[in-house]
Amino acid sequence: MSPPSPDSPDTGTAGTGIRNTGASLELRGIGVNFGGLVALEDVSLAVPAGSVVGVIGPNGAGKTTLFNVVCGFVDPSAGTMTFEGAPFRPRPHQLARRGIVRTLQGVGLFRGLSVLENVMAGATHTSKAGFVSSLFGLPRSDREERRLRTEALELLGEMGVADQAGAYPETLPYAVRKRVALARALVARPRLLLLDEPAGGLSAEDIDELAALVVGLPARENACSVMLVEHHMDLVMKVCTAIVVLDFGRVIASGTPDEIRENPAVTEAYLGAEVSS
Ligand SMILES: Nc1ncnc2c1ncn2[C@@H]1O[C@H](COP(=O)(O)OP(=O)(O)OP(=O)(O)O)[C@@H](O)[C@H]1O
Repeated sequence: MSPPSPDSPDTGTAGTGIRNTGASLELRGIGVNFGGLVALEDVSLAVPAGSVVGVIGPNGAGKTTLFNVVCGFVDPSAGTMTFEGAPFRPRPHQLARRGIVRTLQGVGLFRGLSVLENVMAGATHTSKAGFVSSLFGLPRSDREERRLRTEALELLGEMGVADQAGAYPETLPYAVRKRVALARALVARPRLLLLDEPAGGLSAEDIDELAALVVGLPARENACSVMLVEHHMDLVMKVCTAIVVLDFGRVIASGTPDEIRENPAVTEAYLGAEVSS
């Protein structure tokens, strides 16, 4: 399979059973400087429709900075981005409306709202009346709220945590809260989902279960492509159709999980990081 550069946007989904739906994101020549520090330099990558693309690299490689560029938290000093073929200048508060949703490191659920209410709160831009309106007692359509409630419950079922709908997040194990956070992201029906270290704090068994959920995302009825920034190689190797490796802010390798596993430059980057840490 071709590496996920913008010049080779086909992830080879033919014959894999993965729908070629969801959205495509392309980054070309992205650069970010923090004062004199070059955090990203000439980074190009693509997240083709129907793919799960992992961004990995040793500590300080630039993964979070890249994630923040795509979310609009960091303005690049160089380069261009397109989303679904059109120029893309991300603004954090407009991402969901554009069809992009991100999850946070940790879980970021609202205390004091039930699991179901937390998931419903993720759908403000798809809900005509707005769940937020209802929280503040503003007029809303009962039908709209019923639709949203049904959809949120279905998603909690898909994530295997529907039995916790009435519980409060702070009373639940971390792994369950992570699944609720994923349901909340999906209720917004993203076409591109940005996952920021979703495996952080999970056990090996939890990571296996998370992998099964992530791998299925491009094949759902509301399919989405996924860009995944992650340290846990287990998860990355299991779920990604393509992987991009950063080191010192540059792309040092890209390809399939097998190609990345066997790439000496990648091993060297990680070994170097271990030796120097
Ligand atoms: N706001 C900032 N101001 C100054 N330097 C920054 C800022 N954010 C990141 N950096 C620097 O940019 C480089 C890339 O950092 P980044 O957090 O993107 O790496 P990372 O790959 O996500 O690392 P980790 O795996 O440790 O989270 C590092 O040298 C970091 O110290």
